[in-house]
Amino acid sequence: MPRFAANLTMLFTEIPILDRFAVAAEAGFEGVEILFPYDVAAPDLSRAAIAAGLDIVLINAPPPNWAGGPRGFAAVPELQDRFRRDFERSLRVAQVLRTRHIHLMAGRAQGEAALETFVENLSWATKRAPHASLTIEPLNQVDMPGYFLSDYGLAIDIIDRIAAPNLGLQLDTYHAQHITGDIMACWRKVAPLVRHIQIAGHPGRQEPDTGTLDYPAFFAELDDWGYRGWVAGEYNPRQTTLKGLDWLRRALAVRS
Ligand SMILES: O=C(O)C(O)C(=O)CO
Ligand SMILES: [Mg+2]
Repeated sequence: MPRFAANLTMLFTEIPILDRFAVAAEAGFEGVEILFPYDVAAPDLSRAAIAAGLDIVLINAPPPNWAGGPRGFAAVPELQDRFRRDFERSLRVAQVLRTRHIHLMAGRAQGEAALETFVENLSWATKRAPHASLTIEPLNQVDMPGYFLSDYGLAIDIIDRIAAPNLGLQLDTYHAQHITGDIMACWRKVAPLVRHIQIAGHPGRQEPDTGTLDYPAFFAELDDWGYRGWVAGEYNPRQTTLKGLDWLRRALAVRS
């Protein structure tokens, strides 16, 4: 059974960010991810994580705007400087938080120039931070219209083309089901490239045990493949986060 992390940008939002760590640990999570940890002082986040005994396993590179702002710039030709500046900032924050994975968001863009910019920026980043694990994540076009990366074949081609050991795939089962219609087949196609997994119910993006996806079977499949990475709950809780954690309790019971 994989190790589970809570996405503190979407879970436990009933309470202040620095209080979410202890509650997540108490609920059974062993790690957390924070999409845009740029509004709170990094040392405060780090202290809260250490006090709760949790790893901060993933952050996104800026922009620090979850509420409808741009979703990254890595594939936006005219914003190459901005991407690189923001990446430097994420490295500084990741160092304080001791975070292993940094998700580099492509942003809204299209066409050949966007592809070449994405490849150039990602190659640059892999060399700039050989110690970091960098990820790219296909997002579906309904939730993220105009986002450059919403195709798994393209993600595989880009990762193969750059061929850097520190660049891999972030598999979000909600987006993957939306994009491919078959999460299990998608996982089998991309498994060797996956560095980090995020889960939610589909459709609806609520608790993993809502919707149509069979998570006990998916977790068993991860075990069969020897997946050793994290699985993060990244969803919108229906009520309070704690009331919707049966999926985690069941998974942890199978593990023990
Ligand atoms: O939306 C998602 O699934 C993400 O994981 C993200 O990084 C921000 O959009
Ligand atoms: Mg995701």
